[in-house]
Amino acid sequence: MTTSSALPPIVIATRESQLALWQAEHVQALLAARGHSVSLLGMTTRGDQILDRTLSKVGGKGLFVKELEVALEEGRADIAVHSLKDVPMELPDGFALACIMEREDPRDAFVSPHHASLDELPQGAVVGTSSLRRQVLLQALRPDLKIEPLRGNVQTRLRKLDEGQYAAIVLAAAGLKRLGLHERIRSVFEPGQMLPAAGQGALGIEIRSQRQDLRDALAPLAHERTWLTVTAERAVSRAMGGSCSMPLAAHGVWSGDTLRLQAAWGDVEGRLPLVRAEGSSRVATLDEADALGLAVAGRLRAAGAVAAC
Ligand SMILES: NCc1[nH]cc(CCC(=O)O)c1CC(=O)O
Repeated sequence: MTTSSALPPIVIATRESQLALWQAEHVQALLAARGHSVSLLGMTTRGDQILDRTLSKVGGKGLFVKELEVALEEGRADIAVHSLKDVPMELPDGFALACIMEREDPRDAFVSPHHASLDELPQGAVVGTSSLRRQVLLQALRPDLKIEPLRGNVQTRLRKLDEGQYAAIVLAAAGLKRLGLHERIRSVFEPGQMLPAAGQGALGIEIRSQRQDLRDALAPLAHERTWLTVTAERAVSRAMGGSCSMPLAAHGVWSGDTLRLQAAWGDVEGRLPLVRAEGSSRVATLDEADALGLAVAGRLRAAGAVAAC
């Protein structure tokens, strides 16, 4: 038997937006602190290239992860760090989420140069977001607002705001905080007002399923509560066909050992009223989390929501 204290090096495939790089470097530092040598392989995805159309029109969430999966498949990289919100509900055969890390702030943030909160926006003000979820939840709060598309990475979106194209924009608080841009947040939306997307604020690490060595290396980075929470949230999305685009929110909050899961659904054309549902149960295993998510999705459908795809 050969003995070696050197752990095998790990290559992280990452998009090259500042947020993606921050996330990859965060994982790199945590693994390095455990004795791994870790390098980054930067790459551009179609989701980064196509900025003139909303994601829902060009193929949805998978656009941010496909190229990274090809790098894993070809052995050019070992792991890919994703914002879980961008990861499709079903991964292609041979890939797995090996680790879910502790969640940052899951809430949405209101960002505006001249207004402190949504309530202070003048009648008919233009708000930028390309998220169907944010669009329908914003219109439910303020039917007078004009919602205009806004794509691009976090810095691009802030620049477009600063250029005066919008009175305000809505972004994930997590991305702004990670980039040290929390001072741009004028107010945060409480989940009761604007329910977050499934997985928002959490990071997931993807591997080729057969890489047990990497599962072992990543295990210490996992955060069990986050994993349970986002499993329940993602089960709602999976059951509703949430890998294709529709306005869908799913958000879990703990009290003691009980997970309260709330969800909201809107139809793509915005014609039907928003459907809301929720459920609570004691959750200790991923299967129980998944079952809670499926139950809440069932209630959404019973209340009129329609699963797509
Ligand atoms: N769709 C892009 C995306 N994917 C993840 C985040 C933010 C960070 C996170 O949710 O972990 C963002 C930007 C945003 O929604 O403002």
